[in-house]
Amino acid sequence: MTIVIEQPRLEGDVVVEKKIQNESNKVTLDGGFVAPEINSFGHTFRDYDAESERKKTVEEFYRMNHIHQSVDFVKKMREEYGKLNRVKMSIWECCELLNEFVDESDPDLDEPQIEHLLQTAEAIRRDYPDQDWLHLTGLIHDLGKVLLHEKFGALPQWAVVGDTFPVGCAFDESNVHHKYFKENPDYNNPAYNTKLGIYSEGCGLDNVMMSWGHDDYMYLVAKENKTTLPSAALFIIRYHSFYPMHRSNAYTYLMNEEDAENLKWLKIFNKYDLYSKSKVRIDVEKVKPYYLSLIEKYFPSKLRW
Ligand SMILES: O[C@H]1[C@H](O)[C@@H](O)[C@H](O)[C@@H](O)[C@H]1O
Ligand SMILES: [Fe+2]
Ligand SMILES: [Fe+2]
Repeated sequence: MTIVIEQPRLEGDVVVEKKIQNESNKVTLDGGFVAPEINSFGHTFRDYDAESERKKTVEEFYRMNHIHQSVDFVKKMREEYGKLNRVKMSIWECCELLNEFVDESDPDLDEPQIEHLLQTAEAIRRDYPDQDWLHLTGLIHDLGKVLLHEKFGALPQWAVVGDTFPVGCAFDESNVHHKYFKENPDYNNPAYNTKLGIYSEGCGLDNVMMSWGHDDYMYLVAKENKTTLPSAALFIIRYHSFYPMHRSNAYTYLMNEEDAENLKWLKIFNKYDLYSKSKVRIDVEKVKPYYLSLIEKYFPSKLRW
């Protein structure tokens, strides 16, 4: 089988599109990363309809998520968690806290989250050895899942993980399990259920309220603790779960030019985030010193969470 995928190639600061063809059964990514065609459960990635052991849990997750993520809910969570007054800890300490959590929204992975962080970061590191900021972005992109921890009020999974989407405007059909939005209080609200809703054309994602979860929270933590990571890293952290936008090209009318620029990096990142999910474990102790050095370079030693 021949698989053709579009993959931006990095040349200095310029990103240009490049097509990769492969005669084997594998999808080869630009930097040499070989993306498996099937996940650990024998299905294609992000197949929400496949009869797998994960299917029921994942569907129930999205039912709850779509019912509860509303404008009012997001406003409340932004205000509450924006205070960053719960915990003081380092980035690495947070990675360790994620050891106990399995993401119920994910059809492709049932390993503890720390595995996923390291798998993502190490896959990027192999293909983009010089972009250390992107390695660190891989390591920290899902740290917002710490909201599941009791120190953070043990939020339910529907308020932490899963794909994200804008609230305050119509829910696009490309959202996974779209049908469950019918029970969302905003679904029949005329202020929120038109294409633009409370937004204006090209207003920029920065002005859009996304459903609340680990993306927006970690973005806040990184920004407020004055990370020196580039803006592309913050964009990746904030929108990596916005699959309707970066996979299905939905909601583009909300984006501005800067978003379009940053999106190129997010698309590169997404390949590693998604296709590195596997049962192959990384030796934490072996890679820890490298990541500690990156954390020191881009973050203060203790952060407010
Ligand atoms: O199930 C996954 C998981 O929760 C990821 O962390 C998130 O980024 C994805 O968008 C989501 O679909
Ligand atoms: Fe995520
Ligand atoms: Fe992830």
